Amino acid sequence: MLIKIGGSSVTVKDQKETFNETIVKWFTETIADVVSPFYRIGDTHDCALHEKPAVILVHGAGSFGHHTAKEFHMKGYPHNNSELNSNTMEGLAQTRFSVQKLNQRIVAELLAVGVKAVGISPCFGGLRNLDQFHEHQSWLIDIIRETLGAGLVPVLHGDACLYGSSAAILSGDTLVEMCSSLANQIVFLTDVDGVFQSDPKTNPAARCIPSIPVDSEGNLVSSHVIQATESSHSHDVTGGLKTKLAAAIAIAASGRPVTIAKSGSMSAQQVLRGEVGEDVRCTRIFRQE
Ligand SMILES: Nc1ncnc2c1ncn2[C@@H]1O[C@H](COP(=O)(O)OP(=O)(O)OP(=O)(O)O)[C@@H](O)[C@H]1O
Ligand SMILES: C=C(C)CCOP(=O)(O)O
Repeated sequence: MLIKIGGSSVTVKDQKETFNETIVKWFTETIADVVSPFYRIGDTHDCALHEKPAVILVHGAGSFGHHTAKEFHMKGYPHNNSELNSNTMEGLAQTRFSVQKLNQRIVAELLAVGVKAVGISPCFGGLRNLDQFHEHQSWLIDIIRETLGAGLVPVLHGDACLYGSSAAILSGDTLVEMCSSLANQIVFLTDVDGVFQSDPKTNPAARCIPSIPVDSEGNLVSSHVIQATESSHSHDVTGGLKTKLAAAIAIAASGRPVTIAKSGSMSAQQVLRGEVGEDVRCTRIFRQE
């Protein structure tokens, strides 16, 4: 199972470098509960792997990363910083430093609840330059596969990356798309219940859409009209729900179902436990055969 928890959940997005203790506690305890014992401290290696899943974790940056990226005018992939100047590489370094603080903190909380988590920064790790995206994608996938094989839970994050001779921000949402071939279930956790007809924060009348069928080309099969806008958070540089939905549709079109649910909710817990009741409030995006 590949799970991305958004920066809107694990941080207070409008307060620079502010951690959301409550949601991180909920998340780490839920992961400890759902993950295979193979990945838990003190459990033996002969536990049946198939009873509970292996998990790959990705987190967004929220107020660790986006604020700094914005200060340095860094753009989200696939746009790069065309106006490369002496500040751009400082922006890359400072943004990376900020998001790694969050990664360290999440890894620490996972270890504290007994999950053998290891932080992996995708850029300069497996992925060195965004313009060689496809070449490095398989390298990144190999690193994740080896980590899982060793009984460790990889914890990746959206990152600041070289992009040709310049730099750009790789969203955790795009990263999920890059790694999705490793998983048969993909879950995005964010700060709203799922995909709504339009942004529920600006349109309280908007309804949550329970299922979004797509075809193998990524076209919506139903007649839903979805206004997925850029993030409602003013500091976001990677496109908010628009980026997430594009990634989710591309993954679903390849035959892997995607669920979007709200961090901290009972529904999200049910999704992560693999429960599929009528009462589960979320959006499921899947390929209609
Ligand atoms: N049609 C829509 N349905 C649901 N949310 C929407 C929609 N349009 C815009 N949004 C906004 O998208 C936000 C979620 O996107 P955002 O990028 O902030 O999520 P995240 O992945 O949790 O955070 P991050 O990008 O920092 O990792 C919601 O808070 C909501 O306000
Ligand atoms: C701003 C940085 C470093 C990463 C952005 O990732 P996202 O929050 O998943 O979009």
